Amino acid sequence: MDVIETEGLTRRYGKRTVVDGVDLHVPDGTVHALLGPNGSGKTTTVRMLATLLRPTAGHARILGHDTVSDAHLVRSRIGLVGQFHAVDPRLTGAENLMMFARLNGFRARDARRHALDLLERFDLADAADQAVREYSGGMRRRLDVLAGTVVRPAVLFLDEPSTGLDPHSRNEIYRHVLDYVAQGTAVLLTTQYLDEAERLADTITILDGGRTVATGTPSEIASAVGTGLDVAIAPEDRDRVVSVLARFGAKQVGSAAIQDNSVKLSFGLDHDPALLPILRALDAEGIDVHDIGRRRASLDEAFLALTGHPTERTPA
Ligand SMILES: Nc1ncnc2c1ncn2[C@@H]1O[C@H](COP(=O)(O)OP(=O)(O)OP(=O)(O)O)[C@@H](O)[C@H]1O
Repeated sequence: MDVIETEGLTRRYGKRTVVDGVDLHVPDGTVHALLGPNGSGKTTTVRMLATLLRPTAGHARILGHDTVSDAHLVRSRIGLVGQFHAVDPRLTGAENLMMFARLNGFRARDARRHALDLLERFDLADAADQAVREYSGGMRRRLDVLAGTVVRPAVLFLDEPSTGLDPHSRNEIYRHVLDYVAQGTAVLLTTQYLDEAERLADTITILDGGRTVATGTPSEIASAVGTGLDVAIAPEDRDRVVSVLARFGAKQVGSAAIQDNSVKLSFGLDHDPALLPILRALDAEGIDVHDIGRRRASLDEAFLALTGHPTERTPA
């Protein structure tokens, strides 16, 4: 069963359409990533799915319930971790989580035990009785994720869960998310980081300017887009090779030094290139090609071809 379903989901602000006819189908117990550059409509989509914003057109259903007419039913089954902190900086970590536990129906004593358990699991036990304003950014974000998931929700929305985080905090969040998924939670997360989408998500929707430009598993998206081309040349020929390949619609997506004073330039194309005309054009420029080969496009190359923007990588 699809636990998240949208048809033509659309949001306009005045004359501007910021989410434009998005169709999503996320099956039970899977992770779906909305991947896109800043301003592509990811947060607006999540806010509509989480009942915080009404669609201008189209529909969204969560666990079969309409997000507008059955908003209260949807709210009782979802967890939401937004981009901004939901926790109170004046309270301690334990007090914050106890408050969220009480709001979710825990009795006072059980709430404290549950809060301490969660803090322990997230490597925050030592900071349980410290005011949150003294937490580092990574600790606060981890606490935020715990606050949004005090009770395991059937469907969890995570809006850029790891933007700006150190690798330790990021890994703790991934572990927690995957733990809930193993117990049956479906997750929709937004991210600007392709490696995060690849690592966590079963399926991905790439948004650009509010529109879906691709959807599927990472390998389906990559193979739908076309081909990559690697060309090994002498380093001093680099600029000329890039300009010759541009005539064939190839965009440079990477470069790596290889042995024998060669550099390997990687290109992405939205079609399968014929090698012979490319070799002839390079030869006509007097460029000595050490090696040339086609390979399947990577998800990075697909993203670049589809959106015109390079992808972000999670900071190491
Ligand atoms: N309340 C609003 N009024 C007018 N425009 C808005 C409003 N909220 C969002 N927008 C615009 O809608 C577009 C999409 O915004 P949204 O926050 O959904 O993008 P995003 O992909 O989540 O980006 P980010 O990664 O920066 O959060 C942006 O251009 C934004 O300026």
